[in-house]
Amino acid sequence: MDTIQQTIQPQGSHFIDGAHVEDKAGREILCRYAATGEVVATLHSATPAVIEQALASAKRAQAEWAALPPVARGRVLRRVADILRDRNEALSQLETIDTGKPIQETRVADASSGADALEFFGGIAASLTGETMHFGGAGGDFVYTIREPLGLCVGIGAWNYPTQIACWKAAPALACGNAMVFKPSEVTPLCALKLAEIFVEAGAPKGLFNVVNGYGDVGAALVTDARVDKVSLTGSVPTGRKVYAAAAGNIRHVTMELGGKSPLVIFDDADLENAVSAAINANFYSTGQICSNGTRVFVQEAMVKPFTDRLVERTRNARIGDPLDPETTIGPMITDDQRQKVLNYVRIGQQEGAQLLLGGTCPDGPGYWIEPTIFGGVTDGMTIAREEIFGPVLSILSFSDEAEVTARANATEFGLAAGVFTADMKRAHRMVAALEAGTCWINEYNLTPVEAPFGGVKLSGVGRENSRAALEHYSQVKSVYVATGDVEAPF
Ligand SMILES: NC(=O)C1=CN([C@@H]2O[C@H](COP(=O)(O)OP(=O)(O)OC[C@H]3O[C@@H](n4cnc5c(N)ncnc54)[C@H](O)[C@@H]3O)[C@@H](O)[C@H]2O)C=CC1
Repeated sequence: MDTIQQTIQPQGSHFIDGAHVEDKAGREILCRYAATGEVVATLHSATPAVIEQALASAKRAQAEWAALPPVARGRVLRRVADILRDRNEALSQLETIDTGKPIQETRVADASSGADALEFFGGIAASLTGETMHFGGAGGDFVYTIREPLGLCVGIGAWNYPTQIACWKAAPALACGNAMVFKPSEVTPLCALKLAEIFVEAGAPKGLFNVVNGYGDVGAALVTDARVDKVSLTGSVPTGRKVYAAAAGNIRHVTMELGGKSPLVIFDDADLENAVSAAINANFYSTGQICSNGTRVFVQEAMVKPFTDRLVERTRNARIGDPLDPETTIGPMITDDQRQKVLNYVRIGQQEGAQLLLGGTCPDGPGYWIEPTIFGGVTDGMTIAREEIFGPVLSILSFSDEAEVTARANATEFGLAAGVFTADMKRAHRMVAALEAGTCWINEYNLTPVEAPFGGVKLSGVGRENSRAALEHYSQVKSVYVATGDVEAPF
C-alpha cells in the first residue's frame, strides 16, 4: 500500500506555465498531517528565479486571456467548476490531509464552494459590460465606459480554506480578464497546486493561474513587484497591514480579508435549539479556525442558564478523531504552534476569572488536538473577549437589553461578521442596521453563498469577495468621451 507521502507528494513545489516546477535551492517546507504530525510532503519555498518565472508567465497569459471573447472565458471557468465537482471526493481527501479538517466538512465546504464561485463568475463573465451616457439629446455627444481587467493579480491565502480561498480569488479575477499568481499559506501548500492543474486541463492558457509556494517573504516579493496590479490577501491583521502598506508603494488595488472577533447575539425569545446549533457552528466548525466565527456569544440574561446547559450538553457529543472518518466532527488544529497559542488563551481566560465550563485540554496522542472549549461568565475587558483566538474557544457573555448589547457588540476594532437570534424581526433588522460588520446573519450563522458579498469593515478588511460586488474589485472602468460637433476654444 502507498504511504500518504507517496500519494500526496506533488511533482513540484510550484505550478507555473502549465507545469510543475521545482527549485530545491528554496527553503524546505515540511507539510505535516495535523492529525498525526507525520510529514506527508516536502516542498521548497520559491526562489527569486521561480517568482520571476511565475510573474512573467502570468503576464503573458493575461494578454492572451483578455483577448478571448468573454463567453469563452466563462466557459473555461465553468469547466473548472465541473471538474472540481467530479473530483470532489479526491479533492476533499487532499484538503483534509492538507488542513486536518474532518472529511465531513471538506466534502461540502471546500472544492464544492470553489466550484460555486467558478460557476457563478463563469456565468457572469459574458455580461460584464460598460454604460453609455448621452449629452444633448439624440445624435449629441456621449460617453461610453469600458470595463477592463486590472491585469496581473496576486492572491495570498490563509491556511484554513486553501481550495476555497484560491477559488474565491481566482474566479472573479479571471472572469474579469485578469491573470493570477497565487501563494498558498506555507502550512497548507497542496490544494492550490491541484487547482492550477485543473485550470490547464479545463482549457485555460498556460500561466493564467500560477501557484508559487513559500513563506511570507515570497508573498512580500510578489506584492512589491511592479508588474502586479492588484493584491488580494486572506490572512491576519498584522500581515494585512504589511501587505496593504507594500501595495501602497506602487498605488495598487487591494482586497483584504482579515481577522475578526465577531458577536453572536441571542435574545431570550430565540429558538433555543437553533441558537445552540448556531453557536456550535460559529465556534467549532473547522476547529474554530474561521475568520468570521461568532466567538463572543452574547446571551440575554434569562436565556443564559438554559442556553449554557444545552450548549455544554450538545458539545459533549462532539466526535474528536480521525479526520478521514466520516463520523468525526472535530479535527486537530493546523499546527502545534497554533494549538499552543490557543492553549495560552485558555490559561489567560482562567487567570482573568472566566469560568471554564468544558474542554480546555488536549487529548493524548500525536497530532495537534484540542477539545472544544466553552467559557462562561466572560466580561468585555477579558483578553479572550477582545483578541482573535482562531481556535475552538467560545465565550458566553450575558446582557440585559438591546441598546446595551449593540454598543458592546460594536466595541471592538474588528468588523467582519455578526449574528442575531430573535423571534422579533423588527428588532433583528434594527440591530443589524446598527452593527458594525460587513456580513450579518439573522437566525443563522456563517453561511456564505457565492451570491452574497463577503468581507469586513474596520480592521477586518477592505473590499468584498463573492457576488457581483467582487467584480468591482477586479476591474476598472475606462471612460470614453465621444464628440459629435465642433470643438470650442477660448482663442
Ligand atoms: N477574513 C477572511 O476572509 C479570513 C481571514 N483569516 C485570517 O487569517 C489568519 C490566519 O491565517 P494565517 O495563515 O496565520 O495568516 P497570516 O497573516 O500569518 O498569513 C497569511 C498569508 O500571508 C502570507 N504572508 C505573511 N507575511 C507576508 C508578507 N509580509 N507579505 C505578503 N504575504 C505574507 C503568509 O505566508 C500566508 O500565505 C487569522 O487571523 C484569520 O482571522 C483567515 C481566513 C479567512
